[in-house]
Amino acid sequence: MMSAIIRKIINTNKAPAAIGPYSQAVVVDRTMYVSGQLGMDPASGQLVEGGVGAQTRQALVNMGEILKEAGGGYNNVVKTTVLLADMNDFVSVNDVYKTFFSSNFPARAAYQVSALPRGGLVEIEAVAVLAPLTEAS
Ligand SMILES: CC(=[NH2+])C(=O)[O-]
Repeated sequence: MMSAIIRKIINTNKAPAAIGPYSQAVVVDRTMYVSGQLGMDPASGQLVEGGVGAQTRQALVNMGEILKEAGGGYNNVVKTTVLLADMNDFVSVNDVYKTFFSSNFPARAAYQVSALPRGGLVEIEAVAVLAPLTEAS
């Protein structure tokens, strides 16, 4: 009989509620899968004003709140996926992204997609490891 692995559903009102049948994040053992975050204000559920830069910031702030709810932070993130409505926003998104991830950058993939929910300009998902991470020498 295999031993069970703990799965924990993460939910915080400091990040936007799910707008579909998904969880804000799921933790399996010490690996955390954070759902794609849009630049939505948690209180209103509406996209923030200010374009792709403001939406990127809000998406990453939302991600931070979800990480915090699970006892983690941006430094626990090991992989992100960036979904863009327009690849011409790549530089603008990077300019904001690097204010949240400034070193030991997570692995990342970036895609242009035909559309994002609620007409969003950017959506960012993440995988994190909820353990102290030390850098290989
Ligand atoms: C918005 C989002 N993360 C989803 O899965 O629909």
